[in-house]
Amino acid sequence: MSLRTKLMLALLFTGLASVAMVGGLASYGLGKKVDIIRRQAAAEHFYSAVSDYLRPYGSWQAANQAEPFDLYMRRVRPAPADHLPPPELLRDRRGPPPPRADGDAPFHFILADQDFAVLLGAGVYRPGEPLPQAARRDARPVMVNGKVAAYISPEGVLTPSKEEQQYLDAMNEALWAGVSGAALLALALGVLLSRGLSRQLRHLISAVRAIEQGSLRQNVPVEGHDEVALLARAFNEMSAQLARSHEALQDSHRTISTQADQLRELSVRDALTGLHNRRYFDEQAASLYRHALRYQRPFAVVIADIDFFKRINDQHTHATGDAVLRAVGEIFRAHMRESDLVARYGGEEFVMAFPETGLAQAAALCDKLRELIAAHPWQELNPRLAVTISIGVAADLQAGSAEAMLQQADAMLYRAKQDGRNRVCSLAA
Ligand SMILES: Nc1nc2c(ncn2[C@@H]2O[C@H](COP(=O)(O)OP(=O)(O)OP(=O)(O)O)[C@@H](O)[C@H]2O)c(=O)[nH]1
Repeated sequence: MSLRTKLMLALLFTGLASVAMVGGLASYGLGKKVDIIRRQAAAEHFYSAVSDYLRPYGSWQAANQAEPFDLYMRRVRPAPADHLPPPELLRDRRGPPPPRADGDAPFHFILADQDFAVLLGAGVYRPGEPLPQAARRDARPVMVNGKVAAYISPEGVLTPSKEEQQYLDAMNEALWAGVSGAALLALALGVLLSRGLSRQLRHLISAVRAIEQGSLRQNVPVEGHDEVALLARAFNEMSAQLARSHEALQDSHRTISTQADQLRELSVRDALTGLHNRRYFDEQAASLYRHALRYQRPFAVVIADIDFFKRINDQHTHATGDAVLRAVGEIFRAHMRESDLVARYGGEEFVMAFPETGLAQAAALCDKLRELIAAHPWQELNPRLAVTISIGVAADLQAGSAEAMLQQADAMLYRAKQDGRNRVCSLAA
């Protein structure tokens, strides 16, 4: 059962119960009040009638002999039929009193003489029998010439008159109309309140789902100042805080990621020439070798070494040596394919790996590089500077590994140095 239905039912039941209680109490109290007023009026009526009846004679016996009480009443004090006890009760001509029936007994009075002997038993007591102590307590004395001539004791309940009953019925109808109206009002209020409440809760639920799916910045409408509004406001603040924290986290994650990339790049780069370093070359060359071996594709590795580099350093300063290293690296980089690999291997040594390149093709490319370096305008760096390189090339996949191929290329480099430098030597497969 939804919260809305529960709230509506609670309001409906509370409204109905309270209105029914108020209606019931009002109806009961009204009936009771009417009964008391009528009882007092009837008692007053009967008291004055008995007083008037006894006054000329002084006693019940004398008065009754002159004119029976019921005839007297009908003659001098006509009363609405339902206010007077039936004549047979007044006369007491019936036999023993009927058993007391609970419920709708008529309202009437018992009349007793000055000694509490019953004169009119009203169908409850027989004439002459002593009035019980309980009835004596409520008995009202009828005074004639300063003496108690009789006692009147109320008995039974008053049945409302037709008009009074209609009045009571109208009051009850009005009360029940009030109950029905209050029930409808409770229902309408329940619908209104629960609609507002469930609308706000629905907003919160869909915002929580959106956050769950990654949209952290949510803003639900805040209506009023109740607890749900407080909850909505706190939710909005929490959502904004969450979004801010997430953005800050993403920023720092981006910074860390960029710095990690930079560190990774730095760790595989040579600081002087900007080319990749030996560690990177070894990893990549091994991978290129495995690929070439598996698919039986041509693959060549190269070692290049600047000739008499020690002399360059010595004769033209270490800084000139550094500039030469940078320039040679730049020439290599500029004349490589994207797929080729070039790295500074250490000192004045450079290594290269050429995928999809056979020995002759690699040797030709190396010779071109050698020529480019020899022809480079080194005089711009230093008027007497001249730079050449020696290169060893290997392209035998049977060597067993990229490292082994590099050793073969190193052997070829050694031969190039031995043969007079500024040349390319290659190992035929
Ligand atoms: N300027 C400079 N010199 C370096 C660097 N790394 C190594 N060297 C120098 O390079 C020189 C290499 O000399 P050698 O190994 O004797 O070889 P070479 O003088 O080139 O002679 P060959 O290789 O036989 O032609 C050494 O003097 C090193 O100090 C560097 O980063 N910058």
